[in-house]
Amino acid sequence: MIEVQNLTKRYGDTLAVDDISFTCKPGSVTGFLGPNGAGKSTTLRMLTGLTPATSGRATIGGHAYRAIPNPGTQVGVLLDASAQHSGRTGREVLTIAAKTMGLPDSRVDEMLAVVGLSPKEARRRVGNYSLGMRQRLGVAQSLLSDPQVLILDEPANGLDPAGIHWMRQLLRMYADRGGTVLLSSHLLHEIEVIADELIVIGRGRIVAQGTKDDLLAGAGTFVRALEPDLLASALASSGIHVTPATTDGFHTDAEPADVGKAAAAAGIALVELRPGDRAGLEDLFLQLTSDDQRDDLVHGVQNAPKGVQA
Ligand SMILES: Nc1ncnc2c1ncn2[C@@H]1O[C@H](COP(=O)(O)OP(=O)(O)OP(=O)(O)O)[C@@H](O)[C@H]1O
Repeated sequence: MIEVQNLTKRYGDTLAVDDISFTCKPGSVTGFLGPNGAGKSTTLRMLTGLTPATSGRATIGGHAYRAIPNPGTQVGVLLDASAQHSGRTGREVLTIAAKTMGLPDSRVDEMLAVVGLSPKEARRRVGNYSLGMRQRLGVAQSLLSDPQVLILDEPANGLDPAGIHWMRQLLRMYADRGGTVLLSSHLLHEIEVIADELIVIGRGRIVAQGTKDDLLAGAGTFVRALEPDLLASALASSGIHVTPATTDGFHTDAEPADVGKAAAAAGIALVELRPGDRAGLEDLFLQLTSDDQRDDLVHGVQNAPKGVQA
C-alpha cells in the first residue's frame, strides 16, 4: 500500500508538488499522468526517499522509504533507466543489485529471462544498450527481489510495440498476484489499457483521481428502435431525456438497464441498446491539464466525470 498525504515540495519560488494526497492499493495498477513539469517525477522521488519533502508524508507499507530496512527487497523502483553505470554489463548490474539485497545469483538469470535480455546481450556493457534494452534491464532490477510494490517512472519509454505489449502483461500479472504498481507515463493509450486507477496531476496539484472506469465513464447510453418517434415519446414519459444521434437512434445520460426497462414497459422492440462511446483518456487528459481550459475546469467541474476535483 502506498499512501501519500498532503505532500508538498517547494524549490525556491517553484511549488513543484502542492499538497497532494492519494493511495495506491495492492492488486491494482495506478497510472500517474500529467503534462511536462507537472510534478510526477518529484512525487516519485519523494516517495522513494531521493528528494526530501517540504511537508507532508509519503509511506510504503506504513513506513517512509528510507526507514524500510533493505528497501529493495520490499519496493522495486525504476526512475531513470539511463542512470546505470555505463561501463558495467547488464549481468554485472543485476549481480551487484542481487548481492546488495542478499539474493541468490540464480535470480539474475531468472530476471534476464523474464525481461527478454539474451545471455549475449547481458554480457554487453550498458553504455552500448538501446533505450529499450536499458528499460528492460531497469525492470529486471526492480523485480529482482519479487517486491510487493513497484514504482516506475515512464517504464515504457523507448520500448517497441512488442516491448510495450510485454510490459503491459508483466504489470498486469504482477498486480493480479496482489502487487501494488504506481507508474507514470506519457503514453496515454498504455495507461488507458493497463491502469485500474488514475491520478492526473497538473501544476503540482491533483486535478482528478479515481478508478479508470469512473473517470472515463459518463457517456450514457445509445438506443435505437425501428420506430424512433414511439421510442422517444416512451422514454420521455419515463423521464428519460434523449438527444437524436446521427443515425436513427438516440443518446441519453440514463443507464442502459433503465432505458431497456422503459422501452419494454411501452412494448417497444429495440434493435440496439449499448453504453455510449466512452470519452478517451486523451480527451480527459487534455481537458484537465490544458492551461487555457484551467479556469473552465475549476468553474465547470460539475460537468466533468466523477472523481474530478476542483
Ligand atoms: N531539482 C530541482 N530544482 C528546481 N526545480 C526543480 C527541480 N526538480 C524539479 N523542479 C521543477 O519542479 C517542477 C516539476 O518537475 P517534475 O520533474 O517533477 O515534473 P514531471 O511531471 O516529472 O515532468 P516531465 O513529464 O517533464 O518529466 C518543474 O517546474 C521543474 O522545473
